Amino acid sequence: MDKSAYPYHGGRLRWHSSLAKLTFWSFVFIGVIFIFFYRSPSSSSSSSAAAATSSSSRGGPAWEKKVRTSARIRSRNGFSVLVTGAAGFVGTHVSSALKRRGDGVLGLDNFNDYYDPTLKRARQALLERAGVFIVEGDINDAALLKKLFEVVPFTHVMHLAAQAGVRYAMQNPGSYVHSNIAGFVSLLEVCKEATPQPAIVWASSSSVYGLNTKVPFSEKDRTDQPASLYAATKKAGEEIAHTYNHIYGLSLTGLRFFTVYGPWGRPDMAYFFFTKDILNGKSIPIFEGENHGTVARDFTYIDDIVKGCLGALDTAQKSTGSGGKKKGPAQLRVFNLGNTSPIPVTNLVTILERLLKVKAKRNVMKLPRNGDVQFTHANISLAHRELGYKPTTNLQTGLKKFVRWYLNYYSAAGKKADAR
Ligand SMILES: O=C(O)[C@H]1O[C@H](OP(=O)(O)OP(=O)(O)OC[C@H]2O[C@@H](n3ccc(=O)[nH]c3=O)[C@H](O)[C@@H]2O)[C@H](O)[C@@H](O)[C@H]1O
Repeated sequence: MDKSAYPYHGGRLRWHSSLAKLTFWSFVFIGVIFIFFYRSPSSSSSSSAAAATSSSSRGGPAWEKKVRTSARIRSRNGFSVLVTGAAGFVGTHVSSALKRRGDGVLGLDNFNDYYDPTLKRARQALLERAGVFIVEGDINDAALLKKLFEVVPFTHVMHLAAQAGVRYAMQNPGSYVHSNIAGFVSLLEVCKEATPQPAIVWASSSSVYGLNTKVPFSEKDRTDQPASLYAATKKAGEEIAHTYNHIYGLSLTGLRFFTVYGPWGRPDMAYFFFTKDILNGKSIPIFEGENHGTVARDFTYIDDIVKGCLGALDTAQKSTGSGGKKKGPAQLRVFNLGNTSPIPVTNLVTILERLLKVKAKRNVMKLPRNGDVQFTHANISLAHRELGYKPTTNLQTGLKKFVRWYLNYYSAAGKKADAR
């Protein structure tokens, strides 16, 4: 091949190629520095740098228009709701239910990789089609939260962003403190300053009952014996809620969810990865208590939980403060949202076997001492009285809907279930 046919060769080529190399390596260097600062969560200077970078890239008239449009109320007496954790399991269902009835909804989610983020992206796509925009960001990013409240005077916040999972708390304790404590405080700080202050409904957990043995669990029972760090951070959330209610007049409602399951669920939860493993012929670890004691959960179907969340939003009174000042006492509530019908985990497996038409390889083992409790059972009379909460889906029916979704979702696009 005749090299002279190429316009750049000889001395010019060498000069150009060194300049190109220099430019290339400069970009690589800047890129590495950027990634280092952007990814590092531990240094406060780097996180504020990241916050500044991420917030500024989220500004601008087009972005603000998307935020406003998504949060626009389309029904009489509707709400404008900021839903944190909107790409999560409960967040997706609550967001679409609110949107369907004409409330304005803006989502916020950090799309972390605790479990397969492609599932979160699929939920995001679902919400986008319904007209819900999800801002990608962390609840610890105060600058971003402030910006959102500047653009939209939210009437309500549905706070569902959290580090979930009972057992994972032993592997990554910091992530629970970061999301469930620091993140919650960061959100409340911004809410308390907002004018008007929004009413806040947020996800607590059945796990706060911890080692409580009095059943069914009532909101009046003791919750000072958490069995996992996850439970301890949710319990801390309830105390933090009390403080912000007391000092700043924020209206706060905590919902103690009992093992929520259903379509678009969380792959780290037992019913979800049992399904995957049964289909793959893998053995599943089934926990049992001392002396072959039954391990059971008050499994609660997602549609029932959504109704409870909407009931909590609808009955939430206004916060009484504004601009960081309390003007009078405000509402402070906690409710159990369960099914009030505990089912042994072995029965859950039997139902799955029937629905999947595959026999599970059961590996029965002792309940590990890593945060699990043996039994949960919700007393829901308070939620029934105050929120009109009345669960209607039993485990058999709910799992049928889940399995239908699961088979459809993972076979449709040839997706692989990345369960944990
Ligand atoms: O109500 C809550 O507040 C929590 O509910 C959920 O926790 P759990 O009730 O523990 O659900 P999940 O892990 O699905 O285990 C279900 C059952 O299977 C048993 N289990 C579990 C794993 C296993 O390998 N084997 C097994 O038998 C296990 O012993 C248990 O009996 C949420 O994850 C949590 O984020 C929080 O929201």
